[in-house]
Amino acid sequence: MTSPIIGQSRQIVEIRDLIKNVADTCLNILITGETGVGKGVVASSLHEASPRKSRPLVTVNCAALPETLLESELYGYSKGAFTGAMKTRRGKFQMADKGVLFLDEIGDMPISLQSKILHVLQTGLFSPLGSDQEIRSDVWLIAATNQDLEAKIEKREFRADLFYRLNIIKIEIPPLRERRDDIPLLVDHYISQYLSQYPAREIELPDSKVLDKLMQFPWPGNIRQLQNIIKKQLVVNDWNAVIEELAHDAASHESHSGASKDNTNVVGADRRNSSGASFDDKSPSTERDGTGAGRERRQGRRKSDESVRKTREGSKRSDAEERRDWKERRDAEELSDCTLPQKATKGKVYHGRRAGDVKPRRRKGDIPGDSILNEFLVDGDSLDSLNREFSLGNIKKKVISRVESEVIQYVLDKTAWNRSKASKILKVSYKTLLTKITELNLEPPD
Ligand SMILES: Nc1ncnc2c1ncn2[C@@H]1O[C@H](COP(=O)(O)OP(=O)(O)OP(=O)(O)O)[C@@H](O)[C@H]1O
Repeated sequence: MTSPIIGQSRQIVEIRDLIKNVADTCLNILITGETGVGKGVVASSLHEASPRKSRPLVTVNCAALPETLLESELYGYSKGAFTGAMKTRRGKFQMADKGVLFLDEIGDMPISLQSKILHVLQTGLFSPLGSDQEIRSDVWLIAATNQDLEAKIEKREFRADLFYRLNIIKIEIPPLRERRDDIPLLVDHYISQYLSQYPAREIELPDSKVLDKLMQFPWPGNIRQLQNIIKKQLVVNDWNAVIEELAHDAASHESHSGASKDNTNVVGADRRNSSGASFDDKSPSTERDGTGAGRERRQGRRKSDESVRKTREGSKRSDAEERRDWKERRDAEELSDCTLPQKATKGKVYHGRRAGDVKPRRRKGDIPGDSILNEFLVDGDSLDSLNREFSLGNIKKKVISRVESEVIQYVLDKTAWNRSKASKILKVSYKTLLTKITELNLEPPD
């Protein structure tokens, strides 16, 4: 059962109308918006409102899997396609046939897979890994991202042609702080929902002062964060404690992200709302007066904070959140690999070179035209010009692919594309050769 899209703001009303209007067209749709704004909910509503609702809605989180796994997830594979492929497996394109394929976090899709998606969109055909057979797939493609794809196109991290194919209809979901009218409805909705899940619980409803504060909060985690706050309230049943923790979270978010882009509604730099009231206005229950009474109140609160913290630790984070964090950590590690020489202090030795040694700067033109580095440089040859894919691991992969591609192409051409003969010459199994041909996009001459 699809979650309803709760909200009464102008933006949500327009989105609901747009969903009704486009659901029977099955035109490709791109949903954009910050994390937690409801891109998944909009995708489900599109499916539900479409003539395809009796067919599956298949979701793939493109940020969750490494490139090769993502590829086999999307297209499937035939038995023996690679080590461990014990049986043939259908991919998501096949599972979503006549239904909807929702590609979440499309901005994280590796560029090599983007061209394959484009091919399926253009021809409606794809081949599972390790198979010669082409399969027709009729999917309604809905993609979502919280990234600026146009900026990624400029950095050559996203294919412009795929962007224009996906972006036929764009649904932009604004962050919660830009549609504050929805907050009271969402609060009511989630209180009722959680109370019906935990009927033994009691929960104090927010009075107007609390609601006011909730409406002033910037909600960087959007509706997902709001849900968590209501869950917290269900446990501690103390709005003052919950609001105090929110203010604290806002301040730390602010100090991590620098000045917020949304000056009018920021809690932190100047925690003033548009009516001039402060988010952490010192209401009697939240003041930090330093007196014994204040301390007692805080200690009492600390207990409930602890129970909130325990609940939070105990509650399982969603797989997608875990995977996103893992990916961010991985990216950060890769980035720190490539910035290591910059960080080096004088006198420290890295890989036999003194960090203080200055190598003469070169312009991009100085790098040989066929250097693998050119594939990772956006403009010029400074470290700043390296795109996000730059890492030793990715370079290695690219070099291997290049060499494999050249050698296999050579042997195939020499054997007039007799794959069986070529596999013997290359001393790989027939199936491995077929997989390589697909992976490397090798094609026989016309
Ligand atoms: N308008 C809405 N009404 C009710 N619930 C909503 C609404 N928007 C989002 N939610 C709820 O908020 C949570 C987050 O929504 P969703 O996963 O769709 O966000 P998202 O934008 O896809 O997030 P991410 O980019 O992190 O994947 C879900 O539990 C969803 O049910």
